[in-house]
Amino acid sequence: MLFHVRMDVKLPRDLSAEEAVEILAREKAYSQDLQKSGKWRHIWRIAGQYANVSIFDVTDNAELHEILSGLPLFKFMDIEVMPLVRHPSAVRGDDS
Ligand SMILES: O=C(O)C[C@H]1C=CC(=O)O1
Repeated sequence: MLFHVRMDVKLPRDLSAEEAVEILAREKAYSQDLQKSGKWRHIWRIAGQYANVSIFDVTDNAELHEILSGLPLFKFMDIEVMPLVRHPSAVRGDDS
């Protein structure tokens, strides 16, 4: 199942520089592992915002929830999820 996910990051003002560096490194490793696995298919920065738009390819809602709630930055994010289905006018036979 494909999902469009928007993540808006709001780091607390009182997060120390050391904590920020550590959590961002963990977030990057977590994200890149999932990208290599094929589950996190796309990640795009929204220009001018500390936010991204991503496409996930996962088995079901439960797996998506497990992945998103495991994000090191999860507690500092607003997350919006949209389930996707193929558009009947799409000219491609797959989702490449
Ligand atoms: O920077 C972000 O958009 C938040 C987060 C998502 C992946 C990652 O490495 O950081």
